[in-house]
Amino acid sequence: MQTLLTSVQMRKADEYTIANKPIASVDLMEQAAKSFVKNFIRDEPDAGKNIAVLCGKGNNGGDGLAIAYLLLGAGYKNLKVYLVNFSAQKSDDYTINLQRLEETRCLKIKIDQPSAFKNINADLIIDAILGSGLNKPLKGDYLELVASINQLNKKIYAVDAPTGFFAEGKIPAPYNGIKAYKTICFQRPKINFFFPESVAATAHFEVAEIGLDEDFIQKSTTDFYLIEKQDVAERLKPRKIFSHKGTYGHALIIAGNTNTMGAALLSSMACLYAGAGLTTACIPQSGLTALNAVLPEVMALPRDEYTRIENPAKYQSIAIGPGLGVSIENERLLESLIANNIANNKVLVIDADALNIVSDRQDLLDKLPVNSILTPHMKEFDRLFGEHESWWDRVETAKNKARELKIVIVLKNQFTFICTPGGKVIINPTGNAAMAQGGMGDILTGIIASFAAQGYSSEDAAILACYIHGRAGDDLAKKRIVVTASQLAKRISKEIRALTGS
Ligand SMILES: NC(=O)C1=CN([C@@H]2O[C@H](COP(=O)(O)OP(=O)(O)OC[C@H]3O[C@@H](n4cnc5c(N)ncnc54)[C@H](OP(=O)(O)O)[C@@H]3O)[C@@H](O)[C@H]2O)[C@@H](O)CC1
Ligand SMILES: Nc1ncnc2c1ncn2[C@@H]1O[C@H](COP(=O)(O)OP(=O)(O)O)[C@@H](O)[C@H]1O
Repeated sequence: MQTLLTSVQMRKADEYTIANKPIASVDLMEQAAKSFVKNFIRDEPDAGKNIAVLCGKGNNGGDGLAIAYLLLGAGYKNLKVYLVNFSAQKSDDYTINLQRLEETRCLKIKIDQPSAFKNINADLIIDAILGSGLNKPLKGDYLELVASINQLNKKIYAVDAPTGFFAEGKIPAPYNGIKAYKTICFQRPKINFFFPESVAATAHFEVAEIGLDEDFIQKSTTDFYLIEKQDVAERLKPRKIFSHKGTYGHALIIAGNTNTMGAALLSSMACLYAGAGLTTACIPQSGLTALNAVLPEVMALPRDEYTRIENPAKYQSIAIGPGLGVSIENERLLESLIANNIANNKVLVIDADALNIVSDRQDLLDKLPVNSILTPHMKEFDRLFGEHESWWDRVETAKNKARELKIVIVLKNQFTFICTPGGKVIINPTGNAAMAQGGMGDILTGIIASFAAQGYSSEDAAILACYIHGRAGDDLAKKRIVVTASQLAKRISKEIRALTGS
């Protein structure tokens, strides 16, 4: 899993690399510039375009100068460098790169006041004014300049971070920094790129390797981690020779209601395709025909208002909530499960209406069995734990609650945050907007229940499920504008196979 670091920690990684690799600071900057240029040329191969490179006087500006030099060398002749001269101080590597650029015929224009940057003739802008050194909100000349750059409505590529964008912590609203089309950042994504508010700062981001000491970065203390394909491949256990259905656990899905039977079918289908040995769906009588017709492999446990799960110990995992409905009977059912699962130490997955029930019964939160998994989307989360103004605050609450209640909270979004009892925030990078359709969360719940039934820990079940769910969506979206929940469910097994390589 990749560690995600703050700007201050990344600076320490720069310093460590410079001291221990060893490599001169200016050479590290050159590597960063080369990495940026490689990605930029891939995206913008037309060397005839008019490009404006805006450089501040710190190391971000130094990167900008090195990038300009390299782009000129690569044949991008219609390039102008704008030297933003609002600060007295300049970094050493900025000075070195400026001297090198002096030796070329590159056109350099000094910007002493914001009004100097108007009516420029550029197809593209490269923003290297301020990067990860940002330590206060933009104001004065910087703010004015940034506003006039944004007003030009040009395609902007930001170097490492858009000017004015805080890499971590609450993103101030309204955002007043550079609005980039893409940010090419160095070595690690900024933590804040995973928060929805960052879309105001950059529509896209990508990471360019610059040769910082990976060992140092990986050993740095952080709460934030990013799942990589390898983490999933390592966790997935191949199916064993001589195994049988009993080897892969029995999952119970308590879901569905008269008008929301589909949710139960989708969760059960996902549970099947993710490999549980046995799946039982606890659904109302009215859904039995549908279940038998659509999912003949799934067993049924008809549910009425008096239903209590007899012998819950025979299930290795129990998921409750998709399409369930909020009623006093369902509240009692959930309450009995919570009490039972504490005794049986089985994994309980709580989703959708079961979360809504808990929102009105806050006392149940404290009674949740250790390692229960909650899978709220934003609204369900705020109903449970109170309104949040920003995603940073929401994730902080999720992190604290997961630790305090010793549970796993899967806070769903474009990038889903998996908060663990150990205080980690594990970010899932897979998934896309084609998946934004009803039923997608039901599928996730089914996959989590399936992995939990197969004996994976709650944390691993959540990690595997989120990654595989998103990856299936990504693969399907290559040829579609929308991916339906049923399509995704049917893809799960193939994704797992591809990831295990067996
Ligand atoms: N070897 C390396 O280190 C490598 C670094 N790399 C590159 O360095 C970048 C970080 O560079 P950096 O630390 O020099 O900071 P940068 O973003 O250029 O800002 C300059 C100064 O601006 C100031 N300032 C802050 N906020 C402000 C505000 N709101 N309004 C006005 N001023 C403000 C603040 O100075 P202060 O005001 O605190 O004196 C700050 O120090 C990083 O993003 C990457 O591109 C790569 O080349 C890889 C190798
Ligand atoms: N734009 C998106 N990018 C990535 N994943 C998405 C996107 N939209 C939805 N998803 C995923 O789909 C699921 C939606 O869950 P939820 O809102 O509970 O759906 P439902 O209640 O309709 O089943 C989550 O796992 C979420 O991460």
